[in-house]
Amino acid sequence: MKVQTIKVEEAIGKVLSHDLTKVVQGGFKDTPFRKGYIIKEEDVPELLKMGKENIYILELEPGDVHEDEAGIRLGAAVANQGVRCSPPKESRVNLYAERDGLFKVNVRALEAINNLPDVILSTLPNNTVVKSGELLAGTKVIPLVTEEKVIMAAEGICRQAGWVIKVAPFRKLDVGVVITGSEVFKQRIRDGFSPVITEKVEAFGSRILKLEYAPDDMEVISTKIKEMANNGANIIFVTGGMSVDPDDVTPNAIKLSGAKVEKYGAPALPGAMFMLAYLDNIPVMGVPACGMFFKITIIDLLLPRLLAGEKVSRKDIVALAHGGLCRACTECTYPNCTFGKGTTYLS
Ligand SMILES: Nc1nc2c(c(=O)[nH]1)N[C@H]1C(S)=C(S)[C@@H](COP(=O)(O)OP(=O)(O)OC[C@H]3O[C@@H](n4cnc5c(N)ncnc54)[C@H](O)[C@@H]3O)O[C@H]1N2
Ligand code: MOO
Repeated sequence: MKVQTIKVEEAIGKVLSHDLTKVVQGGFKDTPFRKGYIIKEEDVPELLKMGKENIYILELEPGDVHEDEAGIRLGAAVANQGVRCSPPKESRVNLYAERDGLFKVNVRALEAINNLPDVILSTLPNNTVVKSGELLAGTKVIPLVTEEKVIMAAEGICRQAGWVIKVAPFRKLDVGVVITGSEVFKQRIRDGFSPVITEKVEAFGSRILKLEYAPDDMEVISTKIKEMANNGANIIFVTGGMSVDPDDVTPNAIKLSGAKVEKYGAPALPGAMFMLAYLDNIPVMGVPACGMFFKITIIDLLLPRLLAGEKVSRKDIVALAHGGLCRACTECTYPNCTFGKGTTYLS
């Protein structure tokens, strides 16, 4: 990269190497002509009016990339399905959601990109539920001119990773619910769980296919789980009976249904006594009573991922630990808080 002095009329399409200021009464005034600005035809009269007959411009050499072009290339490389890029502003390209869905970041690729010289990519946390039009990420280069090999390295990381950021759409699924607890089954107390599950499921455009009640009886609960699966449920919730009392039979009922347990016990509070199992490919979630007593729980961390089509694994549940502690604020600001915002599985 070289700096040259040229006549304003010859500067169209060239890159300013210094900020240009305007002399006004009382001092200098900022102008839009900042270092890095690419001069357009319509700028020439204004520059001449400012008394700038000659200006300093940057001469890009082979292998140099101007910051705006670098921003555009980075944005294009990291944006995958459901993501669109803004034009660059001082090299920064913003990435926006093109649809409602679950924001996914490939954290290893994100780190590899940020480990390159001159490049930054900053994102929302992985697994954030986003609306169409929401800002997801910003990327830019730090210097005014970057070596092309750095941009190519970033593009290489993206190609190799397959995707870096994307918005996975929510599928419209049929959800089966088995509410357990003899006290609820016998209608001694009013069911407080089904409104909570229904509201959380419907918020994503899915629906409750069937909702059934069961006493604290392992055989009955497991039969109902199997029936839900046979009736076409894509996801099954089983609520209550998840802890240590003799009548807490839900974990064993889930096992008895033939479902394979991915994990019992989750490092999320609220949500410790949660179980995730799969009956064939149907996720079966054993949800402890905290899922009803607290506004935001492990359900809010895992349901969006299941609805986005993820096969949530034991490792995904282990990874909830970091950031899995709800701060129980007097006024809940979820999702704008730390709950569920930890890292992904590293080891
Ligand atoms: N000794 C221990 N006690 C508890 C532990 C523990 O580790 N050791 N864990 C606690 C945690 S954490 C949670 S969370 C709860 C989990 O409770 P369960 O899922 O076993 O819930 P239940 O015992 O079935 O019910 C608790 C409570 O909530 C009422 N309930 C249940 N379902 C409904 C419903 N659909 N509608 C209305 N009310 C419902 C139920 O009647 C009980 O009063 O365990 C802690 N305890
Ligand atoms: O399963 Mo409980 O969540 O720790 O409240």
